[in-house]
Amino acid sequence: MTATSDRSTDQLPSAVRSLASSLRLGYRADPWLIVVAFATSVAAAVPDALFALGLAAFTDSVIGGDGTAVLMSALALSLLAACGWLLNTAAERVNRRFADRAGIVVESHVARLQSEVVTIEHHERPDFVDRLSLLRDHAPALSELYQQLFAVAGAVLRLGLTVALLMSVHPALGLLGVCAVPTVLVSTWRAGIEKSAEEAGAQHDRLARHLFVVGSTPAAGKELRVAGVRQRIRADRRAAWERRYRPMARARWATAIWQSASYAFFGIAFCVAVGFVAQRGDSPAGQVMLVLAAGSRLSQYVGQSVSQTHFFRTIWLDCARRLAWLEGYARTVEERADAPVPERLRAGISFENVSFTYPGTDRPVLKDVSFTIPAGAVVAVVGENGAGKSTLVKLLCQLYRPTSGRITVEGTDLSRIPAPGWRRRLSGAFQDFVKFEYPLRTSVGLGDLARAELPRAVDEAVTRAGADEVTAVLPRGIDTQLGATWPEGVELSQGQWQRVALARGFMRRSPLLTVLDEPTSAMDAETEHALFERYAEAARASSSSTVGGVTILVSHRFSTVQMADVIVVLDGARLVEHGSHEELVARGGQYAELYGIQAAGYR
Ligand SMILES: Nc1ncnc2c1ncn2[C@@H]1O[C@H](COP(=O)(O)OP(=O)(O)OP(=O)(O)O)[C@@H](O)[C@H]1O
Repeated sequence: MTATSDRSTDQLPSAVRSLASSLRLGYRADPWLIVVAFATSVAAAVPDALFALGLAAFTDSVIGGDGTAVLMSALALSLLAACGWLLNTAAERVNRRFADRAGIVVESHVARLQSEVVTIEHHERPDFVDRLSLLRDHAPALSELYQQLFAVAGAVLRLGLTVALLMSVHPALGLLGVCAVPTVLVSTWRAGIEKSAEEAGAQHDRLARHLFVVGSTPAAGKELRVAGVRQRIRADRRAAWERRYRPMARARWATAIWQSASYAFFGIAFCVAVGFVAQRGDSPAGQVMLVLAAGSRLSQYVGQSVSQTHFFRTIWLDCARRLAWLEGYARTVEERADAPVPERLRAGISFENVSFTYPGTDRPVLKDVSFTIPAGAVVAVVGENGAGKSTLVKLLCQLYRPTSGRITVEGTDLSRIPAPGWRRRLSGAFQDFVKFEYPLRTSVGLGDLARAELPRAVDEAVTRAGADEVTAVLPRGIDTQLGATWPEGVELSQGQWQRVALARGFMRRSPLLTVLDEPTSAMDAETEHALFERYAEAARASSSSTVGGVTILVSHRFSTVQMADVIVVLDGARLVEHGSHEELVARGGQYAELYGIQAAGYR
């Protein structure tokens, strides 16, 4: 993996590169349909633009009194109208069909990119989260990008044809097209300004949405009512919403003046053009009609091109650029790992002067941490809130890489071991676990997809996590649907959910590393102690004879911690001491002091 905070990944890619990449994706979704969608969208613009020519011919033939010519030009006009309607309808249908087809491909592509990035920086770093939130919001409709892009191409072609028709009357009339340029330029400039205002307010938008979820979901309902903060949350949400929309509204109003001025300029130029052709003595009436029809449509086409371009730029082009950024970002954090995942541990895992600072921040969370976890050992990590315990676990799971120093597994730098392969040999449970609302058996089986369908494997994991106490009281036992909002679904208590998560973490057989990052915080101390005692015994018994897997346990309860072979004490980002419970108590340092306080509390 390369360093994920590389500044080159922070810029959005160019519009052309991004559109090329989106078009490639659309082409892969359905090569035939994307071509037909493009062709019909562009072709639909032609009859529309040529209508002014038909009108000119019709006018000349009526004034000339030529009956056949009148009939022919009337026929041509109806043919153009019919073709225009037919092509527009076909374009709309084909585009819709293509959008259906491409929608699922594009949405899965976005989801896959986000989930396959081997690190989790893009889920945690505020600027990356802001960047991705727009993409995620529009992901279900992202396939509209193609329809909008083709609509822009059609509008531009219509505009070009109309300018060409005007120039066929007199080359100077081409200037009318030039007079339309400021409207396009101003619109593009406006789109950019609005986008910047939107981006600058993305954090407020996220806060407003977060507060909406907090204020409207059952989970938070209890606490909000008891604390009496419902109104405050509503007010904060409103304030966040205003902080987001006010700068955007200001930007819209400030730039609208320039947009109106550019349209007024074009209107004057149009009147001058009509007057110029009409006052020429030699102009046939048809030519005046052509300028009137094409010129008046020119302003409409300019308007359409401008609004299509504006709409396309503010939403869809922006999404395309974010998508291309995500693709590039996923590539930069791709594996450059060349070492195999060890079959078993003998030398163990070592931290060698590991320091870590979260990307986008400047305060080190771990400083110069060095210690060794012998093969087969159970290691407990203790320290106050924010000491860096979970961060240490994240580094071991390759969710982040050390900023300096290295972690070695059997002497090999962990960054050289491919993350997916390494993670297949990990198991464990976290304090912020997922509540998968499936039947309990499935929710546990997700811990090892290869063995999820083996009833014995799931039953064993359930027993090891003590979740059999949960299944015993459920109406359909292990097959009970979890989650109260589903038919026959049952809501579990927090502690029961934790046991399910723990069982999921125990699904893997012979892991090299098991991480237990406060997965039992919702259980009482005695239950946690009994559970880990049983777990540690089983882990030691199997690890010495098989793979030498190690266990990392994070807990604030010293009654649990003391059973570990090695205890690592973190304080202020530094490792202050490590050793067995007996060694640390005998040393009389920080661990001994904290242990003494908790033990006295229990007594
Ligand atoms: N994604 C992140 N971005 C920036 N800083 C973070 C991030 N996650 C954690 N931190 C910071 O890193 C420090 C260590 O966090 P960590 O979660 O590792 O602590 P911990 O010891 O596990 O705490 P606790 O006992 O409360 O779970 C904290 O100061 C926290 O604010």
